[in-house]
Amino acid sequence: MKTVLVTGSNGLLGQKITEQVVNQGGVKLIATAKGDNRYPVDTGYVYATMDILNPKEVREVIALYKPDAIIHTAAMTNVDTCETEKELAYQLNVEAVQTLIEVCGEFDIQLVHLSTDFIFDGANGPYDEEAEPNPLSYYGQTKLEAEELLKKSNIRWAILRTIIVYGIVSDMSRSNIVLWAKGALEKGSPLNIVNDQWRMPTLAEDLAACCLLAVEHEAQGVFNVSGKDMMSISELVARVADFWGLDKSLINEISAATLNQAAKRPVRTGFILDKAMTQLQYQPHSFEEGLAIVDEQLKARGR
Ligand SMILES: NC(=O)C1=CN([C@@H]2O[C@H](COP(=O)(O)OP(=O)(O)OC[C@H]3O[C@@H](n4cnc5c(N)ncnc54)[C@H](O)[C@@H]3O)[C@@H](O)[C@H]2O)C=CC1
Repeated sequence: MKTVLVTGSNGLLGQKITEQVVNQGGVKLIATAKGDNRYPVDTGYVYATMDILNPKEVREVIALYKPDAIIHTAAMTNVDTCETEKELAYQLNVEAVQTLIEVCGEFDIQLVHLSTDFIFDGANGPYDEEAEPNPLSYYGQTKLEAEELLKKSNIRWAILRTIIVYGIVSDMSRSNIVLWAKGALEKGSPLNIVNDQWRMPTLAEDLAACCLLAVEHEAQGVFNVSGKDMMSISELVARVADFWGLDKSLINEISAATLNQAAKRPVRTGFILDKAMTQLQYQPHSFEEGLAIVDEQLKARGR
């Protein structure tokens, strides 16, 4: 059985990977995060503290467990914060990847790295894996720079690019557009939502499963791993409203140009998924199937 170490295990993707291993087994998991473990179950895997900005700690933890693969989910993921805190964004999204590359090289570990549709300018999505990147934001720039570090390294690497990830984590501490929109519409709050940006939202469970498939198949190269339905952000919120029978008249469609966001966003991203589907047996759910999975989990938590 392979040993897999996950970074950022308190995040949305990190928790979903932990959940899948706890429920289904298949690998020996070392979950790592900065500070205390926030996953509520403490059996079925090992937890270790690992701050990805501390190269000494990173090396010590990896040397102790000598995993076959590392799934690197930790990052600065808030696109606007990356724009205003560039130094920290660079340390987390670029320098920490260099540290991992060095340690993976030393112990011959496969590195599965998470990247983003924001490496593209959104002029002509959906994109395949060979499309030319042109990031509009500092977040996109840092994630692209990390991809370039992997590509020029001598280690075994896979880059999984993804788009708007949604799902629920155990302590509900991390929100996302689906939960946020559902919560606001349930309270009867009017929402201003952009209607001129298009995405393919990704169920966190699908992405977590694909990360584990990338380890199982010893994937090498770049893979697009998103949901399969393209929609505008306003359509996404309208579909959330339809699914839970909420009042769509609260949705006020606006243009992105009217928002005062620190980071510029691409207009139309989206991915062509054939490579991950054929080479990794990636099988994404439809958006409504994904919402049904979220709904089941909310009900199981009495919400
Ligand atoms: N969530 C999304 O919509 C998208 C995510 N991605 C990428 O997918 C990956 C996973 O994203 P999510 O799980 O959704 O993000 P998340 O923000 O839920 O999780 C990231 C985790 O990294 C942790 N972290 C931050 N600094 C750390 C440090 N110094 N040491 C250890 N951990 C640290 C955070 O505490 C957080 O738990 C990221 O690489 C992100 O860039 C790409 C496109 C869209």
